[in-house]
Amino acid sequence: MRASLIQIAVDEGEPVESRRRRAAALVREQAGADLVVLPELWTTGAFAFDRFAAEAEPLEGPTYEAMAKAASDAGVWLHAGSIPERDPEGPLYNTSLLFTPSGELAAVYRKIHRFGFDEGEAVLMGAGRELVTVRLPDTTLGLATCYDLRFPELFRGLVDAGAQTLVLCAGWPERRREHWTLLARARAVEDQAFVLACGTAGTHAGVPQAGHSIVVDPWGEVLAEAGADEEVLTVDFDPARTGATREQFPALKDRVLGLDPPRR
Ligand SMILES: O=C(O)CCC(=O)C(=O)O
Repeated sequence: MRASLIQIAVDEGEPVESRRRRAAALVREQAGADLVVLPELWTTGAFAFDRFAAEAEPLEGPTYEAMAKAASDAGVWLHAGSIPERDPEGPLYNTSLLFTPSGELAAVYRKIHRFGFDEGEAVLMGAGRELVTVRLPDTTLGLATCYDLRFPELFRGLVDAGAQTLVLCAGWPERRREHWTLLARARAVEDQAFVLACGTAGTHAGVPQAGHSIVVDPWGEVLAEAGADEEVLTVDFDPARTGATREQFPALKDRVLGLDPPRR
């Protein structure tokens, strides 16, 4: 499989509509890839809290339209990153969209772990509750977003639901770049799965972004890693390696669940 991670720069100076056009053009340039991935909240920026409400879109809003078309023009599976979604009957959500190569919506994932410790996203957006996996011709994807990366139980839930390739969209800050790389590799090793993690470049809301989108194999080896600036990271990988790794080193079979709590 060929995957292209579009590590787009999110800078305040660029209007959302211009970035949306650029993202669509970058997706079209990836014709020939099997899967293309965009980052988290790339229209507004993950830390532009004051813009979430103003830039929020209904699920089938302008980003949906542009990305559905770009996916079908390029003929690729497209994880279109996430948008600030305005649910007519509820709060805002940090919602990822995944399209088929003919531009149909294949999956919607609402971020489960909201970042901010009672501020920012944690209070401005609602929390998703549902694990999402998507069957592609050669692998099953498990979807996650940014801060989710710190919660291994979510990824175990995805593995239990059949995920073989874990796809994470993010707007991870430069200040915690070491955590990003370490946790992406940890999730790959413990879940014996490919991890495709796509972040943003640039600086918005005064928060320099880490970039360094990364693809890790089920043995924890880094197959490809981007730099800090806008870049398309393209990698070829054999999705069958997930099954082979799980068979040759069957640690997932040794899980012990439902342990007794300490007596005192
Ligand atoms: O966990 C972190 O360090 C970053 C998380 C984050 O920036 C987010 O979820 O938007």
